Amino acid sequence: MIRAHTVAQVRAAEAALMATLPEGTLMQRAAHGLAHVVLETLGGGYGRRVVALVGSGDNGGDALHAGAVLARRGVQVEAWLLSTQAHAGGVAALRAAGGRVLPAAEAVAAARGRHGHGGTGGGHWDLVLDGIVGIGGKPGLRPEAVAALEALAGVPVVAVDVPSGVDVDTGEVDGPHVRAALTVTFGTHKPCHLLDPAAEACGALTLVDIGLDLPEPDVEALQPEDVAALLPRPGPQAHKYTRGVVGVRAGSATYPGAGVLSVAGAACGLAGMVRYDGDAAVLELVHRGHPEVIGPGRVQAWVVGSGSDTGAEVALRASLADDVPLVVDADALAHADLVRGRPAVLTPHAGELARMLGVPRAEVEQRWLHHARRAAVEHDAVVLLKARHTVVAAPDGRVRVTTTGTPWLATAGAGDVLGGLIGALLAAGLAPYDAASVGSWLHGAAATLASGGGPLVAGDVAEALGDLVALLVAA
Ligand SMILES: NC(=O)C1=CN([C@@H]2O[C@H](COP(=O)(O)OP(=O)(O)OC[C@H]3O[C@@H](n4cnc5c(N)ncnc54)[C@H](OP(=O)(O)O)[C@@H]3O)[C@@H](O)[C@H]2O)[C@@H](O)CC1
Ligand SMILES: [K+]
Repeated sequence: MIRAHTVAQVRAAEAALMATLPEGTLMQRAAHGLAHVVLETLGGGYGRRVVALVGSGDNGGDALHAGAVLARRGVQVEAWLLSTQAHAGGVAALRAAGGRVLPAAEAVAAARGRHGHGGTGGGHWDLVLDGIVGIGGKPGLRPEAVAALEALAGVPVVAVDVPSGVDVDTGEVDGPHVRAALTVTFGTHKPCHLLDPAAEACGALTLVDIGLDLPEPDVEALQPEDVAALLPRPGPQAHKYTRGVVGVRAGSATYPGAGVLSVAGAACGLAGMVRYDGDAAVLELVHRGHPEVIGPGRVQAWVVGSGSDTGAEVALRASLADDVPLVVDADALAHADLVRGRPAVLTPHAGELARMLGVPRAEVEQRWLHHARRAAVEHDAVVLLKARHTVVAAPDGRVRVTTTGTPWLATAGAGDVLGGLIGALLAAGLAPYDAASVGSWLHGAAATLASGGGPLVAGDVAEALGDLVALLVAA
């Protein structure tokens, strides 16, 4: 599991640990971890050139101390101080190790696009260390940081702890911020490493352990081993009914494909049987790909709403009458009020969630975490907000972010497959929060498997699920 903690949680854990250690120990741990990741990234020390952008706090101190380690390994390190208050111990350590503080005139010249000391501006350096601000920073960047980053455009950036300028606790971005190729974080992940748009600015992620003792995380992201542990597996005595029956009320004469694709997701094999209750012509289409699907009857979970057109409310009310967990998707989301307090997973995209909450879509896309949590509380149900990094929020405040997937997954019908898949997991006995987050993880990973780096259609995702589950079970 990737666990992400808020700034307040990190501060508390840091204070407790620092009280037991000599001063500066944690910064030394962070700086050494950072320096080793940078050396790996550079493929060595001698002959490499690194510039550290250094702000006024300990984040700059980390960058300076890491710079000192790098300088001792033969890297030519220069520090570009963005504040007169730069970490004094870090500056002294860098100088003592043979690193150099860029004179103000050179920094200004570089920022103006003229080239300092025979170099070629940004081209002079192999890598930028972003030590502008860390978890103590306010969102956005000051003009001198913006100018420095512009001068260094094109040089890959390694963010120290977080990409400077993002909101650490929410992943929101308001104003200029660093876009890193790699982020090296300390002690634990922070929500901004998982939540877009900040997560996109992090690049690859590496965690350096500094020994913090941490509470329950604020946000988490399932990893393959977590998904494998949560996967429903048939016991030796299993039969189709004990494995769970999932019912699908999706698709209509107007949108038959939604029914076919919802069934394709439900028929992933993780539940024992799939029932279809809907348009006869859609069932005929379903049977072409899934002859094992049968008609209505007792189920352990319903999937409702995708392509249901005007029949969504009737389908939802009929499903609620059975008193089993539900997946509420697409057209049925307009009637999500009916579901309040029932075991359910609501699966809106940003536009649908915006309508549910009565806010503009752009606001949802700026504040994914806030709106997913708010919807989960207001509807007293698990909300799965579909996005590049899907957010699954439970009414009690728990949040999981999905980091699997590929941009090729942005394709028609992919959401129908996801709804069916989550329905199968509910029918197999997973709680709504687990069913939603495991389903979303599998959906993204199956898409990556099916894509092989190229385009795909929704049916490919459903087809890849079997191979993916086999890989997870075997691992
Ligand atoms: N916690 C841990 O376990 C460990 C933490 N460690 C490290 O410490 C980091 C946190 O350090 P920190 O607390 O000194 O805060 P940090 O983010 O460097 O600077 C904040 C200062 O910057 C300023 N400022 C604010 N906003 C700004 C902006 N937008 N743009 C520009 N400047 C801005 C403002 O000061 P001002 O200039 O206004 O006086 C503010 O006081 C953490 O991320 C990690 O790297 C590790 O060493 C070891 C273990
Ligand atoms: K930073």
